[in-house]
Amino acid sequence: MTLPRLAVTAGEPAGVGPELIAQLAATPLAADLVAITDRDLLVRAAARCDLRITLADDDGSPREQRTPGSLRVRHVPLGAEEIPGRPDPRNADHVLATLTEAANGCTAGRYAAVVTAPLQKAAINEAGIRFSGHTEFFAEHAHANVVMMLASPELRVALATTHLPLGAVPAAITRTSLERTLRILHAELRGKFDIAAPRIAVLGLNPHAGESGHLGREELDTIIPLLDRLRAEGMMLIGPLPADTAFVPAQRARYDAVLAMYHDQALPVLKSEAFDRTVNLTLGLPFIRTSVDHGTALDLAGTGRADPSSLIAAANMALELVARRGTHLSSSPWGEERGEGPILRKTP
Ligand SMILES: NC(=O)c1ccc[n+]([C@@H]2O[C@H](COP(=O)([O-])OP(=O)(O)OC[C@H]3O[C@@H](n4cnc5c(N)ncnc54)[C@H](O)[C@@H]3O)[C@@H](O)[C@H]2O)c1
Ligand SMILES: N[C@H](C(=O)O)[C@H](O)COP(=O)(O)O
Repeated sequence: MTLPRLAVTAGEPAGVGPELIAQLAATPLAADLVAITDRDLLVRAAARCDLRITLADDDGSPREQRTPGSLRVRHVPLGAEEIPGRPDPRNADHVLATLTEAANGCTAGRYAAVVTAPLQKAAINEAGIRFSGHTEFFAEHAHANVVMMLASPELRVALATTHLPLGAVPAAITRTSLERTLRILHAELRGKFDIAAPRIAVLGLNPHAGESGHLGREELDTIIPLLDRLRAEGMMLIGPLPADTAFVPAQRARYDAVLAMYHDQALPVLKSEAFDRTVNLTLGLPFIRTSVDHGTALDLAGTGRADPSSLIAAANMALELVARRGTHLSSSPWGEERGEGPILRKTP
């Protein structure tokens, strides 16, 4: 059987991404890994991790086996040689070119999915290019409405707003934007995670979910009316829940995913309990994209000490989703560990 071709972008050249890709290549992952980055950058990164990897230019030919340590490369030259820990805006175009190649390649069917290593958003902005994240970049590239979701084996969290200054969050939460987000989340929990009737907990925006309007009105004016309308359609929506207690065990048992109103309302929960096992996914794209849950870790870049677990989890999640796409009956990646679905199997 031909191995699925996973595009893996290295992200910020001065961050830990290239080293993590070398470590990913060293694992026995059953995928044809195609690193989209600068070839020499990978060689230097592997040396920093004391790893031997074998690189071959990607010719797109099908592959049935991959020896651990071997990696195909789609060469995208750096603008300037990397100095670990010191991002250089001269590499902004390089980073964006890797993302564009990945998105185009997924759309054209050259890659089954893309897995992204972390990039430094500031370095791209410092090159004069407005950029807020992979999620927004891929959404714009695909002309799609998307939802950012981070998932560990124990918890799935989606975000109503992503990379926005906190002061801009309330205005960005409208009935229209929330409805769009909830519909994408609902559809993708069914399609990608095989949860037939997803139970979604929606967090309030304000402390204590607004305390009946005494601590903010967004719940009364926006969130509650929308949830009532979607419930009338049959969606199983819980909340708005106060964010401070939404993650206690008794609440967790009630839902399959949480929709948080903003980035730092829920991601600290996931990152503090499962930093090494959480995967970032973009829901709503016409292709599969997964990613690490951490950043460029500039303090570790060049040391070979960065933990590759999240990148390995992201690659495994991408492979499960690719398998799901070609499978009629399936279970959710990680859902089965929580006893939520049938074991992944192909229909006869
Ligand atoms: N997917 C992405 O592209 C992505 C995700 C998150 C953050 N970022 C970006 O990364 C940059 C740095 O962000 P930050 O400093 O807030 O967070 P960070 O995740 O880079 O670092 C936070 C802490 O976690 C540690 N850490 C991170 N990854 C680790 C790993 N694999 N193994 C061991 N320790 C690890 C770091 O050493 C640091 O102490 C920012 O530009 C941010 O926007 C990018
Ligand atoms: N919000 C993500 C996190 O905290 O892990 C991160 O910034 C990456 O986002 P993109 O995948 O959009 O780059």
